[in-house]
Amino acid sequence: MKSTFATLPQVAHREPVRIRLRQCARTFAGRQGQHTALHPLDLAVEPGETLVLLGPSGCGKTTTLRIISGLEQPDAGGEVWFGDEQVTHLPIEKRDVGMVFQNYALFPNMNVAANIGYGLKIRGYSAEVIRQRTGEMVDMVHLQGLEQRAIHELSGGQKQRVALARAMAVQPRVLLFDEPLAALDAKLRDRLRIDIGQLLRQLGITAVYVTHDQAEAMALGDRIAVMEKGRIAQLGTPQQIYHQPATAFVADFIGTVNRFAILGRGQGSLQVTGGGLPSDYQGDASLLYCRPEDVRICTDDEPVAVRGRVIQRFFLGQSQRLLVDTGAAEPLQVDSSSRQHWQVGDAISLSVPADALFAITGNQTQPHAGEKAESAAGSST
Ligand SMILES: Nc1ncnc2c1ncn2[C@@H]1O[C@H](COP(=O)(O)OP(=O)(O)OP(=O)(O)O)[C@@H](O)[C@H]1O
Repeated sequence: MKSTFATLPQVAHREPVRIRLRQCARTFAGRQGQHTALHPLDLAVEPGETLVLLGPSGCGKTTTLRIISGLEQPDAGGEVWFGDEQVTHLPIEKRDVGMVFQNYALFPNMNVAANIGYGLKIRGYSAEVIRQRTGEMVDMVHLQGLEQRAIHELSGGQKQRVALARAMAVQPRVLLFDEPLAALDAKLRDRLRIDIGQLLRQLGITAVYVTHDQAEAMALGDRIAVMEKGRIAQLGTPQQIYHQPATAFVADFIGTVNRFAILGRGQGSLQVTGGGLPSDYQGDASLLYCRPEDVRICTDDEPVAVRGRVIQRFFLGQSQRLLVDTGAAEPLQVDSSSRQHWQVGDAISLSVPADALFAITGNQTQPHAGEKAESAAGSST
């Protein structure tokens, strides 16, 4: 992969490294006894890959990241490898990692340029290399003209750009991000998310990115590890995680799902709670799921239409989410174009294409009709 740093041979270009965790667990002693933050975890991040750790608060994302960085040690027996070097007992300053945190962690007494050049300075690079490299990083994160500003004179988004530039300036072996956008408002978060995505692709550095924001995870991750209670519930590409969730937890955490209980098959359709579905679904699970955007609003005379009534409507800008009472225990969630006029109380007919249905059986997703089993959810290795 092309490195943007090729113009500065003085700062060594590195081949991206593979990160590997072997049986990394972390137990904390608390007032109520031992608390397992992380169950023994095996995980590989491929060279140049961005792996996102995604999950709710307390699921062990930050602990995993801190074990990779050296800020935290795994329990005895756990190993951390960067390429073929075991780094388990190396302190953070010897691991050659760049970190970007939610709270920026910038040096308040130094200006923008000095913050960005700090890592190069303590590594003994010449003033000329530092000046050139800092300029390159300033361009990269779009901070031109702000080089001499004090940190307290910057906005949150600008501070995070400085933190990014500082982390990348020394071209570390590994880049680690801990909720870097969590403190920013929605618009800035979107903008920086795009910029970080472009930078990561451009640099080709192996990166691990912690977030609880699924949109961020989908946009940035080559793969996503969804974590639940100190374990990886599923590891896969954003597409696999979204379309073939391995567990009900993953399906619920990543977006919204509709659930259908299967009552039986008959008369060309699958009888489910709240209506019928096409009978060409091949699986034999007792629960089926589909995403709101896959439910089709149709005409009354279509044979497998599920009929219902709109009970709530949320306008979302680019689309609208309708909650439809079909007589089942839970309303069906349906996405519709935001230009369609729906009112609470309107009658509506819906259908779900067979290939939009998926089943979840235990820890393994059954691929929906027509899909190959091998494309189903992966597990951590
Ligand atoms: N130093 C510590 N001492 C005791 N318990 C800890 C410590 N650090 C983390 N924990 C506990 O370990 C569990 C996992 O914490 P961790 O910070 O990894 O979660 P997280 O997924 O990053 O959550 P969040 O999104 O809230 O940061 C939590 O229950 C947390 O309370």
